[in-house]
Amino acid sequence: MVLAQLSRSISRAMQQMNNTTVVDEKVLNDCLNEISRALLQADVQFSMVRDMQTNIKKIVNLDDIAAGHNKRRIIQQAIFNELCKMLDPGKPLFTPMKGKSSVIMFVGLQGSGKTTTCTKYAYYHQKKGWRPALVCADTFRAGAFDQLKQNATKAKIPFYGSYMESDPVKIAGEGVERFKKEDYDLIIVDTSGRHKQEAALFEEMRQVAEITKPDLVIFVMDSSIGQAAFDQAQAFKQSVSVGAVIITKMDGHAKGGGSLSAVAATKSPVIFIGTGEHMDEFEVFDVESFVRRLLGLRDWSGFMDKIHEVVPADQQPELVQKLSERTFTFRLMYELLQNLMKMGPVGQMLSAFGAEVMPKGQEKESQAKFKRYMTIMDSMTDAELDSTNPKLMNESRIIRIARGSGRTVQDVMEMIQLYKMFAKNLSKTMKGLKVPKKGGMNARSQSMTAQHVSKALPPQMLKQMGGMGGLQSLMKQMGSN
Ligand SMILES: Nc1nc2c(ncn2[C@@H]2O[C@H](COP(=O)(O)OP(=O)(O)OP(=O)(O)O)[C@@H](O)[C@H]2O)c(=O)[nH]1
Repeated sequence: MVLAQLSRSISRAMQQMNNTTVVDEKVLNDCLNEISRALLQADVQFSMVRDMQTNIKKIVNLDDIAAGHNKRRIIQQAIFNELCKMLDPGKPLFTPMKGKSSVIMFVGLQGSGKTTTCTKYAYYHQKKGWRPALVCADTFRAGAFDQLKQNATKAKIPFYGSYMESDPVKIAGEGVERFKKEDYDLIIVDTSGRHKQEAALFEEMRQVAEITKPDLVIFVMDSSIGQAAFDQAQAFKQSVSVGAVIITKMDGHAKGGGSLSAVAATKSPVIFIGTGEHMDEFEVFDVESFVRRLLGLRDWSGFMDKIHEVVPADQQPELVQKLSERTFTFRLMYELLQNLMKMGPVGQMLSAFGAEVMPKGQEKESQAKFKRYMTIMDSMTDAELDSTNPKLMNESRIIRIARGSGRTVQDVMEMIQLYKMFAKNLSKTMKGLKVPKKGGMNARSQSMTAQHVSKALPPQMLKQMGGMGGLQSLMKQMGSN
């Protein structure tokens, strides 16, 4: 996808700056010009790019940076902050609460992926223990109700709509009222797609908002819309109070920069991205992690989330224990790779590595690489597999393992590098997790630890462990070991 190109261009610009011996005004300007060019090519609005340049130059005053300070780091941080600012309008987002009915209304252009995204949003929350329900107020497109009905049925999510009634305002009002009575906590209203010139449809959208009184209006935008994104998003913002954005089709060939413009136009944050047609091809959008990837800085948070998703239920308590001990061994990495291999194509999961490391479309190569690493680990001794000290892997061990596995020393080094990155990221993820090795925990620290662990676990894993109660009793057992 072209977003990967944007990332490549930006990280190349940063790399060029890093390769210079002296960072002066010219080097800074070259770097900023290169980044600006990349952003413009990715459809980010000119005024936003210009503002970003101006702000960075204001912040990074090379003459004022005292000797001894790392100018490159200061520039990188300024670029990072500005890109984050572009994507994060800083406005607090409405957050629905479990157990209390919230109405979420979806609006967007025709074909932007609204109906699909409504179900994805409902399904995502259902997996996290919410009670979502769907209302189809799209009477404009024939087949919209059928589509929503089909998706909702597949995901076992209650829905409301009508083949007979042609007034979307009436359907929306009735649907919301019914699901409120039935205590659903996320009532999701799908509306007809429209174009900014369609005044009648905009009026209809306003009326649907009036009757359903949404707590949050989500603007759904196709990432391929490009420069037009700003105007379209603004037109919606002027008619209903858009509070969040979801960008769809990030898996395609979209330039993606339009998403930055939509954020600017609606002054609302991107909360999710759609990465495919299937129900679970939907990711929480994290600004810092997105920008980190754009800058070519490796991001691991998404990868860890995916790992949590693929560990089989029977191994989960053990994994929690291992994680809570904050030990990450080669053996544990072997188990994780084994689980990932069972999943089949790992491309989606690997996107969290960033396009540079595991490019899309090269899933086969990535899988082959994992297999190679596992063959290498097959030649390691038990002591090596159970060690948490990468320094143990000295030259002679590396040569022995390479020979034993029929792989090159370079392959073994790569595998060790992957291990180190895993271990580092895990220790970050698990920071603050205080499980005493010996003796018990008091009730308060048990519950706090369980809360911390539950955040790191995917919902279905938590469910299989018996929810928070099950997790707490597991933590109790661990504490008393
Ligand atoms: N590749 C990909 N396709 C998507 C994504 N989200 C939606 N689609 C596809 O986009 C097409 C349009 O999606 P819909 O959900 O029908 O769009 P809509 O906005 O409800 O359309 P209207 O009702 O006409 O406004 C469908 O073929 C979806 O499968 C995504 O994240 N990635």
